[in-house]
Amino acid sequence: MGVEVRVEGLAKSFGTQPVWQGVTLTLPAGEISVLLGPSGTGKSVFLKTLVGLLRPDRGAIWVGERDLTRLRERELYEVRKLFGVLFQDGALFGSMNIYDNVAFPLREHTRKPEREIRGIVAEKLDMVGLAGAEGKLPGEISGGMRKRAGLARALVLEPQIVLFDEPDSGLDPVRTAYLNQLIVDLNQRTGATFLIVTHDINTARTVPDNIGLIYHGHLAMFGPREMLLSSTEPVVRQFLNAQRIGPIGMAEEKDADELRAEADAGAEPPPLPPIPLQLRPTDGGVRRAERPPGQWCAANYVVPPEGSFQQ
Ligand SMILES: Nc1ncnc2c1ncn2[C@@H]1O[C@H](COP(=O)(O)OP(=O)(O)OP(=O)(O)O)[C@@H](O)[C@H]1O
Repeated sequence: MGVEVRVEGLAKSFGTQPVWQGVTLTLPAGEISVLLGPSGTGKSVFLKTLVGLLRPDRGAIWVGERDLTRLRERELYEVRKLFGVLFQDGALFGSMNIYDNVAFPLREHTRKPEREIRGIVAEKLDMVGLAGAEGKLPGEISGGMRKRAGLARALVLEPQIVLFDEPDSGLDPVRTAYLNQLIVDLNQRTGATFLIVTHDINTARTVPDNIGLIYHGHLAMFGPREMLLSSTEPVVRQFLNAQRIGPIGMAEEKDADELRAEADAGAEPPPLPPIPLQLRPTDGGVRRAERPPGQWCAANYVVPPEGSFQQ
């Protein structure tokens, strides 16, 4: 089963350059959360901080009873084993075949005999649909296959938390749809806590249980999918609906002149699109954290956009 990750008042800067501050959120155990934000707002830095590759300036990251920010390097090494990370390009070793890439964490971090390793690698490659590709080098397979190989490697130590850094970058829409289905199926099968950084709005709208948005050095909003997809908060609304009208400009924030010109022209954001149903596991079963469609809206007296939650 996955574990809850509780982030409190996290801040990170490089030199005098702040990336974000005051980031507080909870990744519920076993649920899928998505983190969005304009380029350069520090989403990758957030993932690296969560897994202990970067030290925050302030704040706490609670994984169970332990605050990762206070651990010594040796303890951190242990806690890191709870995490599986899928880096943007799969981060495979180019000179190793897929089998050796996936086996690598097992050989590094465990004393399992090769016979057992073989069984685990075969199982994980099968889970991501790559059975038969063991002997191929990363350079000999497509980008989508490299992502899936990276995913098999991220899962090999049975992590309780899996972080995905733009798993869909560079994939065509059909491959992205397959990968999203694979992510939902793997979450169902493993029960691990997932956090996905993505720029793909369709992924953000259909895959997660929770959505967060980083903007302008802070977490603009984090909460249940329905809360963000029905939000009229200008930044959230603009970003989640990929619109030009709103406070976000080409270089992050629009300046006062741009906003005034927009207001003078009477530019209004279009109505919110319907909230789609969540992506279900392949077997059509109910997701681990699934709530009845519209439940959050009803409980919070929010009228969802017309046409929401239809097949
Ligand atoms: N090791 C580092 N040293 C100094 N600055 C860094 C370092 N890592 C990241 N940054 C800076 O931190 C900021 C956030 O970078 P990050 O890659 O996390 O953004 P992002 O939101 O993931 O962007 P994108 O969506 O384009 O991938 C950028 O300005 C980047 O240059």
